[in-house]
Amino acid sequence: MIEARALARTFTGRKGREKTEVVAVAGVDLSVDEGEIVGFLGPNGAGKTTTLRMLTTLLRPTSGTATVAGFDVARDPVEVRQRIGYVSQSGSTSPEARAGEEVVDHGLLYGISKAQAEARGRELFEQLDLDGLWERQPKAMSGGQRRRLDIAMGLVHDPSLVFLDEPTTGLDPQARANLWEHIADLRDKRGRTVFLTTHYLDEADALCDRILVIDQGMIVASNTPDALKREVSGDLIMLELVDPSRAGDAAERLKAAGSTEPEIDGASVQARVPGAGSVLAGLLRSLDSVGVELASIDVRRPTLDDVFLTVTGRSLREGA
Ligand SMILES: Nc1ncnc2c1ncn2[C@@H]1O[C@H](COP(=O)(O)OP(=O)(O)OP(=O)(O)O)[C@@H](O)[C@H]1O
Repeated sequence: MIEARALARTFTGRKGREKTEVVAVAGVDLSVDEGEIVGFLGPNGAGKTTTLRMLTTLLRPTSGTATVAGFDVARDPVEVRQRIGYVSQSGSTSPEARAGEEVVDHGLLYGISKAQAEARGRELFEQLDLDGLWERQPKAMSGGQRRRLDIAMGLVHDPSLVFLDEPTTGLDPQARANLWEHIADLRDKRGRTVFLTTHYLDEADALCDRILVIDQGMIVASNTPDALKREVSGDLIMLELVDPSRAGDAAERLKAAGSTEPEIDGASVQARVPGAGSVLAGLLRSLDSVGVELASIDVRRPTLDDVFLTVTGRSLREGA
């Protein structure tokens, strides 16, 4: 559904007399299959929006190619636009217009008839829990309702692929979870493909079939959330010792069990192992055999934030 090869964009500006160049996207390769929900993650300024704007034909690539819904973004932008929906970060509703009117107007913009737009719009209102809000002004809607209205506008011409730029930013947890269900329905009930950017790791984890991580304009990781967590980080084993002077011995035992270099902080010793399940019993026996007593042991499965930290060197939360 999406194929990008070495897609790049440089912005040229001026600083006084000097010409400056910002490489926003340095060369992105990505592919998205039909019926997938793919999450596009990255720290601030990593190049997410610029990539999205190139894929939706709003911005011309400096170099590289991208095919979206079967058409080249640079050669056939009109064909691409007919087949995609784009829901931007800021939303596109005007606060004064009536919600239904907005959706119909949007359909007209895409060249479908008024009758078609109205029929599709009413169907989408029902599917997106916007029943009874056709005549309502967006300014009198809740944040979650407004985001769902934005999505209705992005879907009115029945695109097979939808781009959502940070769809749940600013919503409360309940409205976010509700929107996740609607986004999952696009795939499950309608077979649509969804490409979304997000700053929320829990969102990517809960919703996405696959995650792409972009950093400094390059894709640095791409896989299912579970595989990323397995591949990149490993499980964290946290030992709390009764006697802090035995921390060195505990670290040795951890390393012998195949861990990364252990971190020692007083009586706490922690390190990562590829799969805690298969080493834990042996580790406990080996600690016991050298007389290292434990006050507690804790094992934490890797989170997407650990993945992010490993591949970008930063926590996504720091930048969000
Ligand atoms: N029109 C422009 N002119 C000059 N530089 C730009 C322009 N648009 C983006 N950039 C720069 O390109 C880089 C990538 O920006 P982009 O908006 O794609 O990042 P992002 O990953 O979407 O960030 P955020 O998470 O903050 O939205 C940044 O350094 C940004 O300052």
